[in-house]
Amino acid sequence: MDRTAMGALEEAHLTAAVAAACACEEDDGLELLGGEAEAAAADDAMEPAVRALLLGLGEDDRREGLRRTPKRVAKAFRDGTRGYRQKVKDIVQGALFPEVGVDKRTGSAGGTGGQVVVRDIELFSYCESCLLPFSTQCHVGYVPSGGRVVGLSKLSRVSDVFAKRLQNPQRLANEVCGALHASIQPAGVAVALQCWHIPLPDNLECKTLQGWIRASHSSRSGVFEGENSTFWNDFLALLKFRGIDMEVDNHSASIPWCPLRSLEVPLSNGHCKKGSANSMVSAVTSMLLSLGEDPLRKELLGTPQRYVQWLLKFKASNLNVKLNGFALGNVSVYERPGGSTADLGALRSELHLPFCAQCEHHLLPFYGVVHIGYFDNGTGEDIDRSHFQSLVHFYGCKLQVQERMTRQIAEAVYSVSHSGAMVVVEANHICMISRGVEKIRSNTATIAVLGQFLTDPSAKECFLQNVLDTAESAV
Ligand SMILES: Nc1nc2c(ncn2[C@@H]2O[C@H](COP(=O)(O)OP(=O)(O)OP(=O)(O)O)[C@@H](O)[C@H]2O)c(=O)[nH]1
Ligand SMILES: [Zn+2]
Repeated sequence: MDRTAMGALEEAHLTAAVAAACACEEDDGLELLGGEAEAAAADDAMEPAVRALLLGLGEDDRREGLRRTPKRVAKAFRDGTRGYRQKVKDIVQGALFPEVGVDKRTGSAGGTGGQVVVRDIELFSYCESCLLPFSTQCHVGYVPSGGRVVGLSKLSRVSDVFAKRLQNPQRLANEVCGALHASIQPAGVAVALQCWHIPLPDNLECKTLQGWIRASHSSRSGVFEGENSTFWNDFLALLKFRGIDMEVDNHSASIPWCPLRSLEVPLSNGHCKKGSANSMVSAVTSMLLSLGEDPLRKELLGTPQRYVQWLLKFKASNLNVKLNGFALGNVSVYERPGGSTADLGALRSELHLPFCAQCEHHLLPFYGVVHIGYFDNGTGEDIDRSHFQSLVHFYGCKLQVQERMTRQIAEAVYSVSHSGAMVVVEANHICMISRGVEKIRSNTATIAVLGQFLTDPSAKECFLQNVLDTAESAV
């Protein structure tokens, strides 16, 4: 294994992880959980901990959207760490096929210079520093030897065994490389990863994966090692055919990969209801134990605090009631104030307002942009963008569902505009991208239309065209 690529990882940890996953005889101290039965039992143990997190956020865990959240979150973490329960040996054995190399003497399938590279394997892992998902484009190369090639899909399946754990990019690269070398026994293995960590809510100007915090990491063994390995140069060249340049964003091990590590602030109970910050941290520690992880493992020190710090960005606030003037004054948002006949005024738009909310079903972020259309009631008054951004932040930055958030923003705007309000929200749901259906390119749009936008199709058309006209420049 190319030691330069080892990063901060302790070799012992790597050897044990690879040995355990390759079912080698050595101590499988990292054999974290048995089969699915044990994992389901771990779910049950995890649910009270998730409930404690909801209470710490000032939420009512019995309300409709949250009743089954503890079960869903436990299941999401279990699925996201299923790699602890998988064995590389089960995947690879039976998938090694005899194939003579072009050069019969060496017996390696590709002969001298022959290598096999599977590029653009999409993986998702939980960041071990903050328990948020990160996305990886994984590229695996190997030089067959002993007259055998492995089934191509197994390179992806073995990569997933190590991706579906609490991970960091460098260790993921090392463990995939080590396990493939141990299980296929090729002339050498090369693993290149491009990883994207979700950005923090306050810098969510990005709407695409590319806007996330990005890092490239690699690991290599056998004929790929060494400064002048022609196999490594060929590997990089084959990646370039797909526009993959491993020189970009080469992440130095000295900078913490996880953005939450660099923004750590001591948790005070003042952040939320008395004393619950500490109980939330204990709850996350118990979740790590339920997953069979060791909270005292050096890479996990501080992880519960960072995850709670992230969750507290989305805590409930009873400002809801206070700020919803129309709710307090019993003036329905849908009625114009006492017979006012103010004319419609000009149609105005405030577009591409970034937001990051937290899906109340999975405690996973959904983030994107909000587009707001309204009429200025003839006042000619231009409401400052920052007010709309605050409105979006107020309704976005909590446990939400996208439809509710869209409606709440539209009603809040309509309670000011009275003539008409229209809101479109476009969002990436991490719960659909990194788990469950795992549809990395999916994006959800929701729309709420009130007043004049309902009755006057041209008003709606004009607003939607404004969004379209500005989409390019907003990326
Ligand atoms: N309508 C709506 N659904 C959401 C939102 N965020 C998450 N969801 C969905 O909430 C649903 C929860 O479904 P469940 O079957 O209870 O949970 P699950 O088994 O984790 O669902 P999968 O994601 O399909 O695996 C999923 O279909 C999610 O896609 C949202 O903002 N709006
Ligand atoms: Zn992280």
